[in-house]
Amino acid sequence: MSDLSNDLSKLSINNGAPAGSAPAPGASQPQQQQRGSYVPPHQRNRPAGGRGGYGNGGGRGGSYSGFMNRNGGGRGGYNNRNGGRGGHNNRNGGFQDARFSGKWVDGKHVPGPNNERVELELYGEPDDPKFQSTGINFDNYDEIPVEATGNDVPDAVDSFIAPPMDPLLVENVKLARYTKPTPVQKYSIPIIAAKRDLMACAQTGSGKTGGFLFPCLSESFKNGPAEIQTQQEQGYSYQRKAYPTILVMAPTRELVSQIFEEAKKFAYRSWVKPCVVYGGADIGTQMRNIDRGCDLLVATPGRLNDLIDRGKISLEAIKYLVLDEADRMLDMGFEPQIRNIVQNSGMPGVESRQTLMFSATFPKDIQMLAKDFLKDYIFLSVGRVGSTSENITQRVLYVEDNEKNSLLLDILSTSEDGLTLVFVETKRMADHLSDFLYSQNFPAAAIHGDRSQYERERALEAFRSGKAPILVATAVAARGLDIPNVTHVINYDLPSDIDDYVHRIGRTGRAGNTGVATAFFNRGNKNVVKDLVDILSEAKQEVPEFLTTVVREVSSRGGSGRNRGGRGGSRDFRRGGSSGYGNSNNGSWGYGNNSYGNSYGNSSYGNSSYGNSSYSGGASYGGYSNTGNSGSNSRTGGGYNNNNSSSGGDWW
Ligand SMILES: Nc1ncnc2c1ncn2[C@@H]1O[C@H](COP(=O)(O)OP(=O)(O)OP(=O)(O)O)[C@@H](O)[C@H]1O
Repeated sequence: MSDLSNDLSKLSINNGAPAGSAPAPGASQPQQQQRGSYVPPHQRNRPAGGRGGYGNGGGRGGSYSGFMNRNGGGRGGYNNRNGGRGGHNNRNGGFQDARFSGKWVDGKHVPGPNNERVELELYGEPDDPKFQSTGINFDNYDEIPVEATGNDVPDAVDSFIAPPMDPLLVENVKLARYTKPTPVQKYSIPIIAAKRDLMACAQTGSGKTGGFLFPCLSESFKNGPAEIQTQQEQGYSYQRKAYPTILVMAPTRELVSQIFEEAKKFAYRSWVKPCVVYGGADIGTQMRNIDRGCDLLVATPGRLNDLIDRGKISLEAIKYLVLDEADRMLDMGFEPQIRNIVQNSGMPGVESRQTLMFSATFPKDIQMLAKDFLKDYIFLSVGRVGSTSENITQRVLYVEDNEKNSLLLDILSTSEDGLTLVFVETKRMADHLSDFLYSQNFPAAAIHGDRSQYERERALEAFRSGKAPILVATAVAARGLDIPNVTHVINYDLPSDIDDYVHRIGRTGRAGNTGVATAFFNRGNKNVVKDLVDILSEAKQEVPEFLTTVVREVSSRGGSGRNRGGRGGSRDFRRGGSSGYGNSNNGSWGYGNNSYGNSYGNSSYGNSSYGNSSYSGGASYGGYSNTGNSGSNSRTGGGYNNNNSSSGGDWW
């Protein structure tokens, strides 16, 4: 049993009547906790004087300040504004030191010199916990079911070797202490080398970033820049324009920053200079960074469009187009911008470039749309149908809105190690909840689309470093973020789209590690209940009885779950009805023994919570009620906060 499981199993308040449980018929509502004087359950009924909230013992609780800028606390102490890991010195995204870059000279790659200092910055010390690859047990991935469909699928590779990979990339991969490729990498390397397009659907935390960076960099190291780039550089005069060879687009600033940090590692000593651009940051600085070199461009779509319009970036030399979180990039919020970039900005057509799409979820309607951008592609499916990892122990608790805060405090008070990410649906709620936690001596930061870039980076950095071990986030943090040591994801508000749930819980249990995901469920979440039950069953998680009851009710009323072409998460839609998952090796990947589930289930939250419920919806809890739980997150409303906060109307 994990420490967290152990701790949670001790939860008990109100003499065994859980805060998260609904009252028995005829019983009165459980008494609300007195706000402002929270006492963790394990310290209730003890003489006064012993409480300390989160981090007690270390003295952090009482003196904590500074991450919630609305609460003041000053701006000192967090000067690392990189947004990425590892403390690189160039926060705005140029390549860190051109002296160690290689060159492409007369059709040959001439790598730059090694440099110990740069290597330490990029790859860290072997035991540095900030670098997640340390100590990962990737053997868990060996049994994972993988299926590649399409014409003439190349054989997978088993190791990082040259050939087929470029020797410099192999060296860099070694420096990063990656010993063997993850399943998605095993396939993507030969697929891209064979000049094929790829749509890859692989579980969260399974190494998709390397899945696109390795083959694109390896092929670029071997083949050099596009001809047009060399010509342009020779004819370079006053107004410098960048001609990147590789373009990676992703939906959020945090994610592009993270991809950029990874790109710096693997492009080390090569002719490929990575660069990052995103909205909300000074465009002048970004333009100067572009001038220093921009062969691999990582961008959010809005800022990229802007820089193309300003004549600063040309896409004419693009050989590799990568859409990370491709289903998000092609849904209603981003699709027009992506179409503009890909089809109206001078980028080589689909036949003359390679296009790679990656995500943990690919709904059927999005796959159909994606066809416009791909040619004769291979569909790669890594992981079980349903896309959540068995490394993540999922737990669903029945909690009325007015009890959520109390239960959250109980859960947090029993978590001592690791970072906890709490998802809510609205920006307002993110602020409210982090304020509330802060007032209860739980060091929490908040991140959402209405915060400035600086505030977002600070919040993330405080979370990463453990100074604020709780991060309250909207969906802006749901995708792609790779933060070591996130041991618990709490869906305080469940999203209305199950794919969002999959991405959210994927912030834990990454790269072969284990994690816990807890969801607060009540009748406001009926729209997602069927898909949720499917996800839990597919990942061999405990399905609480109250969920099956609600599914029955929803079905009897003719309600249904998603309507986006079915949860086609990891199936190639071109294969129509055939399931094609013959090689699924159930139970082989890790952690069938759901210790957290069992212990928690036996505790006060489990069995009693539903069935007795009055489903009354309840009153709001001191201003922290879930005002946006339903309807606020519609994907059809447009206006995603993709990068320019000027877009308005965004929901994350
Ligand atoms: N071959 C490898 N060996 C060791 N560690 C690896 C390897 N490939 C990736 N990793 C590490 O695994 C972690 C997860 O990788 P990554 O962020 O690429 O996952 P992902 O599949 O993109 O997840 P998500 O769906 O959440 O975006 C990262 O910390 C990365 O450094």
